[in-house]
Amino acid sequence: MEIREERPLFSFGIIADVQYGDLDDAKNFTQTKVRYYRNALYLLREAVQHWKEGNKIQFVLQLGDVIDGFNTRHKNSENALRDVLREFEGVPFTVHHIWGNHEFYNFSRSYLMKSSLFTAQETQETANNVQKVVKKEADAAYYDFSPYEGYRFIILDNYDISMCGIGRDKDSPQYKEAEKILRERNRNEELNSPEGLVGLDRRFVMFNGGMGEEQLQWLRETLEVARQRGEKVVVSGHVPVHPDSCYVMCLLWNYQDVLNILQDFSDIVLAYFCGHDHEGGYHYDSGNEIHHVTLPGVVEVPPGSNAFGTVDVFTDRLVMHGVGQLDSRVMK
Ligand SMILES: Nc1ncnc2c1ncn2[C@@H]1O[C@H](COP(=O)(O)OP(=O)(O)O)[C@@H](O)[C@H]1O
Repeated sequence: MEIREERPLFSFGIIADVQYGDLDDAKNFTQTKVRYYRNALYLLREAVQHWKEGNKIQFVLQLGDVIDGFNTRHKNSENALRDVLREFEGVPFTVHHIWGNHEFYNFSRSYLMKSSLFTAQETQETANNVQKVVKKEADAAYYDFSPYEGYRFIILDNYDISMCGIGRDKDSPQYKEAEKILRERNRNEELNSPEGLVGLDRRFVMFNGGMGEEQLQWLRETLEVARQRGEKVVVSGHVPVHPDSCYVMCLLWNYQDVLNILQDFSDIVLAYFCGHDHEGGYHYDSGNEIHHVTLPGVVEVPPGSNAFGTVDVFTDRLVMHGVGQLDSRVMK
């Protein structure tokens, strides 16, 4: 009997919270972990090298916070961004950049829209078809693409409603809405502090964000179309949307809205990939058969290890090959 090794339909890379900066190592806010800002660039380089040399991947999901907010202290944001983007120059795969809170500490939305971190309008070429990625809203970065017939990837803009850094203009309706949500829930002068907040309400801090009505509606419509086409769907964003896949302080403000939508489409949604919580996490929503994967943050990985992965897509499962602190996993 001939034994044939089954090959994946296609593969993609995943990495989160590189948070590079030409900065000395320092502890996080709670003084519990060291952040290796410079080493993060070498870990990104190692990941890119791995993807270049390994089994062919079609694209990478860079899950956000690619440079650290502290770059602004030295007016070094543009240099730091140039350094990380250089690592991706000439790679034989597409890179999808997702925006996290640290993007907005460094840059305004209008800056990001014109930068190479805005990947919402690129054309994806596959062996079978060419699919144009279409941006949906003038100043938002959510979009979808199909890298392989029968599969759709949805990229969310988790800081659509946000007070983070200089992302949104203070006069914008989204900033005002974010301020209203936060001030109603969080009575602290310092809106990044969860003091006095209990349980799931600890997510109402400024370094998280929310998704507006328009984006939620778009998500529903995109999933509806995918269902009609008989596609399977993988969703990604910077911020976790399931309370059991992360530390509650890292949850999307309106995570329940997003979860409800994903669960309404549990017949086609396979998984949600994100970063933001540097500890990483995983939860299998068994009732809905949706895998929630939170990647560990590269910036907190000590030299000698790493935290990235490659996901092989088979017709009946996703096989995640983790490197370093990212666990490997077969997700049916
Ligand atoms: N418990 C807290 N109280 C007050 N500010 C906090 C607290 N935790 C984090 N912050 C602030 O929130 C911002 C984001 O926190 P940080 O841990 O750096 O986020 P990230 O994990 O995305 O890098 C920082 O400015 C940090 O100083």
